Amino acid sequence: MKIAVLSTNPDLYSTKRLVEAIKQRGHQAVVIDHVKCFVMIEGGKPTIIYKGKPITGIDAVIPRIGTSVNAFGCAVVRQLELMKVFTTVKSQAILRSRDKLRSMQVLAKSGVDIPKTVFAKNPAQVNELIHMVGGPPVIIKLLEGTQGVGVVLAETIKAAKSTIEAFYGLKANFLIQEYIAESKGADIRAFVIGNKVIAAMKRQGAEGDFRSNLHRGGEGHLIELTEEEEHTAISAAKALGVRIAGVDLLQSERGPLVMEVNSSPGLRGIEEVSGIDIASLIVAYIEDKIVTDEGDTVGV
Ligand SMILES: Nc1ncnc2c1ncn2[C@@H]1O[C@H](COP(=O)(O)OP(=O)(O)OP(=O)(O)O)[C@@H](O)[C@H]1O
Ligand SMILES: [Mg+2]
Ligand SMILES: [Mg+2]
Repeated sequence: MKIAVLSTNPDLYSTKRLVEAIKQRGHQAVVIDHVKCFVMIEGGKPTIIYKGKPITGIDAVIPRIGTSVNAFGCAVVRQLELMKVFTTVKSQAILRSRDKLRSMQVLAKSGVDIPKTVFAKNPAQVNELIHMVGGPPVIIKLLEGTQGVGVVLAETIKAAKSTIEAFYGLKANFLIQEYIAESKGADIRAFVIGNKVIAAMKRQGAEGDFRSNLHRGGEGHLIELTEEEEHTAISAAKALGVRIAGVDLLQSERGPLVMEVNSSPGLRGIEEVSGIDIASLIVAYIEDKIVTDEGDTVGV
């Protein structure tokens, strides 16, 4: 097979590992920079032009789309879908999971537990919003943040109000969320492929930070999930239609709560702590699924 990794940077750890694994398993690997693609929209003949030539002969694609080029990256993935190329994640699923509001709605509808969350457009009701999620303290989150940037812990009504007003002033979309204090600055990243959790790590935030993101100085170590945590992670990935996913969970008094489902989960942290060749498992998943691709069935 010829398998493409959609990535803006061939030197990133995850991109390199995927290319290695594709070759090791006897396939041909190409890295396509989606930002440099031209999407040709023409009746009956979907085409992508890359480096001056139409892309042809690709059997499968592994999208690694950064948040900054999300809309365009997804247009490229959608075009590949129209060209009948197998993709590890559909464009719809990338968009759905990356929008924190939409994904919370879909997860809640599917019966996956999430922290209590509100979304509002009207700054007049700030007090009411804060109390609706049981705060303060409350978490205020930009809808499309990543790597922990755009997530604020407001410990008092005053802090929450001024943060909310600042975000409204910037016309940024955000949600207000119940703060799960019991998680003590830690979260769980479960790496899901298909119907299985391949590995999971607990990430503890740097001293003095409530955010556990590795990019913010957090540290990860391998853990064994409880049955309930495993079930929650798999259900969350399934609910959003993300077949290869990094599901972030908080351990709360009422059980595991899903914070988000990442459709381009990084491989470095999880491969390092687990010692598992996850890149190869992703390629093996493609080999297995390319025959029976069932499409995106989530519907919202
Ligand atoms: N409701 C919450 N209660 C307690 N801690 C939280 C809550 N929401 C987020 N956090 C902490 O903040 C971190 C960042 O939040 P979140 O994962 O939603 O943001 P992100 O910017 O999308 O990060 P990522 O890079 O994982 O996509 C979480 O990993 C967690 O440690
Ligand atoms: Mg995120
Ligand atoms: Mg996260």
